[in-house]
Amino acid sequence: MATDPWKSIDAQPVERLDDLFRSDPERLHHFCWTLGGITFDWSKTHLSQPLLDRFVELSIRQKFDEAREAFFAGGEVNPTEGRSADHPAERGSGNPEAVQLAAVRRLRMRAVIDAIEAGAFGDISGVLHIGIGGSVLGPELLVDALCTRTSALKLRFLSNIDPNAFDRAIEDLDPATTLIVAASKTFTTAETLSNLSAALEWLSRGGVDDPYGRLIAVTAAPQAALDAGVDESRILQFSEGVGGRYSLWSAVSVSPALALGWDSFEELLEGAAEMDRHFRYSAPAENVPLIAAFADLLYTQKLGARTRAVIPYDERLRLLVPYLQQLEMESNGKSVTAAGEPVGRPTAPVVWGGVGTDAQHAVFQLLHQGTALIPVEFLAVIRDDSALPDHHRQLLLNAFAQGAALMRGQRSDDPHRNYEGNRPSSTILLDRLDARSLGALLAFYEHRTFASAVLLGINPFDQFGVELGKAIARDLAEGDGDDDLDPSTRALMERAAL
Ligand SMILES: O=P(O)(O)OC[C@H]1O[C@](O)(CO)[C@@H](O)[C@@H]1O
Repeated sequence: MATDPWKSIDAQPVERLDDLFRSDPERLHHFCWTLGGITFDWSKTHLSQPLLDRFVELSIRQKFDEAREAFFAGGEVNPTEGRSADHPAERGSGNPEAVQLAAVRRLRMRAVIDAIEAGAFGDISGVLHIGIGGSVLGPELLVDALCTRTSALKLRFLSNIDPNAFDRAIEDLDPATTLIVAASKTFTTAETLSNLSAALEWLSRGGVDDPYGRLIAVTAAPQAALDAGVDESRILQFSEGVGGRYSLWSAVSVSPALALGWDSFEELLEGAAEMDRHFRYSAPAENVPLIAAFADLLYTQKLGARTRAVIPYDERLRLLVPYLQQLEMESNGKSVTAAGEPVGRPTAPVVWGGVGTDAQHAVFQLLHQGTALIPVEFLAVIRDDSALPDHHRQLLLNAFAQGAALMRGQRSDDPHRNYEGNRPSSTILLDRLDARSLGALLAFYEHRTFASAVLLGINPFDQFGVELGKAIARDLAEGDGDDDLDPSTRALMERAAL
């Protein structure tokens, strides 16, 4: 019988980072890659050539090649929901039928954008994009990362049911000239529907005679949008096979496409398609998303890491962390395999982070001297067109210094001043931040998440864990379910007079 590949990974010694560099003068060449203007430096992780070989064996055992091919070919890679995962088709990769359908729908999205720009929705000075989870995190990231301060259109995002969120989102919008975009894959999400109806009332109160005429709905469930009163001509549809957290490539990004311009949106898709080709056709030992997944599993499975820190040294990428939290934790935060068996090992780590240099002055103490092993991912952008080039230089120097310090450490006889070093980090260095590079970067993260799921044998495309809390909230809102309520929750309800 073939040996269990996890056992051979467990049996493989892990060398110190400085020893890895010493024993392999070509380490940088072996563990650092540049793809489409992005450098992925994994040399400061504990991956070694023998470990890489063991992980490649694991990928063979887990039938990674077949799973990847099924994914791109439109196979049923989401068995618990009986679906394919069609997000690559949104950027022209994979299953030809899905690619064609996505292209037709993209034409319609473009036509609606052209109509808005031609004034068919009246004068528009702002867009209120309503959605939650995958229906807002990606679009908001795109706008925050790519929109220059001079963009003519005011874009505001509203997700939370908190009334304070509503007030803040409309604060500087004019109801008479605001377009509402309601994005919801299911068009049943309570927060989105409540916020939508509040927004339509706000338009009415602001003197708009036909608020529904100022609404675009984006959904995979057009009938639900029709039932909610949206006119068919104002519905942009995307495929059921596109999961919410993978949907920013679809019409869910109609608001960013409006703000950034169509050419930028297409560049975003092209950047992602380039990463798709790399992921689909590269051999395991050169496949960057797959190797990143190997390193992730090295830390979670063998070395006991429970979290991973993501620290962009670029304010424009500050929303990457919440975006990745949904992508990675909703996808791979599972306890059973795709076949429903206990997975028997840790799955997704907690992803957390913040921007550099701010985070250095707040949480990095623990990264340098705390007791937890936390792999850190640094992101930075080389090109900067700001008016403060020296600030940018300082920013990059700080990013690089932190990675160096984590790895090198510093011996001191004073235990309080001793840095053990040997702490891992990866660095993603973008030549420039634009729609194309951001598309490639986000596709890299998607594929890395998928690769981890395949290696662990889990289904990354369902999310049943989010349902129970929603159901209890619904029951409580309807006055049902009180009998099943635990004493603590009952007391909280009473205290809040609910
Ligand atoms: O787009 P919808 O259907 O409104 O769902 C929003 C989000 O809610 C979730 O279903 C989680 O509750 C996410 O998976 C999804 O991105």
